[in-house]
Amino acid sequence: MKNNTEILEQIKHELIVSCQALPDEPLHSSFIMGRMAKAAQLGGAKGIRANSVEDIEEIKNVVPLPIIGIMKTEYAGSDVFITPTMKEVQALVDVGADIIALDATCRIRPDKQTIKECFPIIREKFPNQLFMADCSTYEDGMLAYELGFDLVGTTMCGYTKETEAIELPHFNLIEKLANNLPIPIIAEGGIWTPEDLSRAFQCGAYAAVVGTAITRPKEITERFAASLQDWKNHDLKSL
Ligand SMILES: CC(=O)N[C@H](C=O)[C@@H](O)[C@H](O)[C@H](O)COP(=O)(O)O
Repeated sequence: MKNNTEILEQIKHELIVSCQALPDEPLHSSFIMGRMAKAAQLGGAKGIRANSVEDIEEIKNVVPLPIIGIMKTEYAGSDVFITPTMKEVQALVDVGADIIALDATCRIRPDKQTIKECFPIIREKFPNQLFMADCSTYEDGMLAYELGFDLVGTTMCGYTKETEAIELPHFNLIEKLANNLPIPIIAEGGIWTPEDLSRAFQCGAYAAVVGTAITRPKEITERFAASLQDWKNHDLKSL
């Protein structure tokens, strides 16, 4: 068993690849997520972010890298879906996620609590577990630090009503968090290119998570198809 300092050291200044496919996505399969994680490891990733107990169990069998575990669960009446309640936290502790990430926006959770109310209870129950706050704003990050989270990520920026118009990656947010918080800042969300990744680290990121650009072939294909469509609409017409 690695201790928390070793886990944080392993991901320092490194690439973490998110291997996720929800039931409505074409690659939904724990087996496939395990193979994705293997490919990511062989390609140089030093950590994996994964969703669900089944996927994490499979990935742990295939790669020895630290895992940021989440459980995406939708509950009626709340927009919070990344590890929203104690039930999901407990399941991720039980499966042995090295770091557990949870939505740390100020939105009301399914159990009607806010992050300010629920995190102290979670922290008290699991004092030695690493927790990452999936934040949408600088204020979310500040609060997460004050509440005792171990890492702050920019995961939810662009995915709340307040931030939906923001262009990703939000480098200014990464930089502001890195300049002002004494805990690791994880750049996550909308990192599409190796250049984006370098810039995230220049902004002070401790580590960065890349998902869609590496592990969602449907979205990757769509980018190529859109570029082809542009060519058809503009250049081809003028030939
Ligand atoms: C908002 C939300 O649900 N984000 C999820 C969080 O785990 C994943 O769907 C993203 O793929 C992940 O954050 C990585 O980001 P990107 O795929 O943009 O590289």
